[in-house]
Amino acid sequence: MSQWQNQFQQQVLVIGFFDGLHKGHLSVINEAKRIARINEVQVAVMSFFPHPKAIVADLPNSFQYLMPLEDKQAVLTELGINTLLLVHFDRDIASLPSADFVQSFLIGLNAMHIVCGGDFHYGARGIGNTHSLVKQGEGHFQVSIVELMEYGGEKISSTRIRHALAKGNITILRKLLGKFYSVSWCPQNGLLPFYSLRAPGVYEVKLHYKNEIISCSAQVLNEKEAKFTHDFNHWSPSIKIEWVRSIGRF
Ligand SMILES: Cc1cc2nc3c(=O)[nH]c(=O)nc-3n(C[C@H](O)[C@H](O)[C@H](O)COP(=O)(O)O)c2cc1C
Ligand SMILES: Nc1ncnc2c1ncn2[C@@H]1O[C@H](COP(=O)(O)OP(=O)(O)OP(=O)(O)O)[C@@H](O)[C@H]1O
Repeated sequence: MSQWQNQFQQQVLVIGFFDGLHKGHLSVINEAKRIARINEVQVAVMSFFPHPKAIVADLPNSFQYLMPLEDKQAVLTELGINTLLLVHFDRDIASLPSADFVQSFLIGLNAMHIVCGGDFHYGARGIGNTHSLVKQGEGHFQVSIVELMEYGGEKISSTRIRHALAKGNITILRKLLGKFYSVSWCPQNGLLPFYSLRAPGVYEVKLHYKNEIISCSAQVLNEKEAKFTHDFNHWSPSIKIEWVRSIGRF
């Protein structure tokens, strides 16, 4: 921390796990970019790993992630984010009082403006909220709170996307993510770590490999086995699969 604390120019900071980088996350990031442009400073994203809920619930190995860190990093880069500050989330961090987190992680890292959604929480027992953030940052940084983006009268969230995936509800995923959900799949071993798989069933998919995009169907049996109507076994070590729509269950 002390190394980083001396290193940063003033910056706009967004904080959160950002699993899947759904439409709600993008509205927070876009607002941060807008503020950064006006102030001629850079945007940094502060994220955590593993997921705070996995540590607090003591389920480090069974948490269902939507994307691995490498994908998150790649999407953030595409979005023009200059810095990803990745905090290793463990029990010590989980028990850090909210005011201490603000002091060392936000003020200490020279944040001039924090952008978050209305439901943002931080600090021990997740007690810190947008009101305390404004108070604890007084004289140091400003806070902008972005209106929560909804779809169908319900907040868009990573949790909702995980639930939709578990039910095989494909159509709604595109509305929440703004794009098809995609995973990396290895012909020999199945789903790569830190992705989630759709419920067993038959799906229309798009396979991406090098510059080719092949539409076919996939019969998903479990995380290790799926039968595709296109033979891509010679494509290794892994390919990207976009899930387009559900064709049926079995
Ligand atoms: C310093 C710190 C301590 C935290 N401690 C807890 C905790 O004890 N219990 C909990 O459920 N979440 C805890 N969290 C997680 C937050 O409640 C929240 O999930 C996380 O900051 C990500 O924000 P987001 O859910 O809005 O993305 C902590 C977060 C931070 C930054
Ligand atoms: N629908 C939304 N509209 C606007 N901001 C959002 C939305 N969802 C999350 N955010 C904001 O994005 C940041 C990161 O949130 P976070 O990673 O907790 O997303 P989440 O989808 O709520 O996750 P989870 O469902 O796992 O709790 C926070 O500032 C949060 O308030």
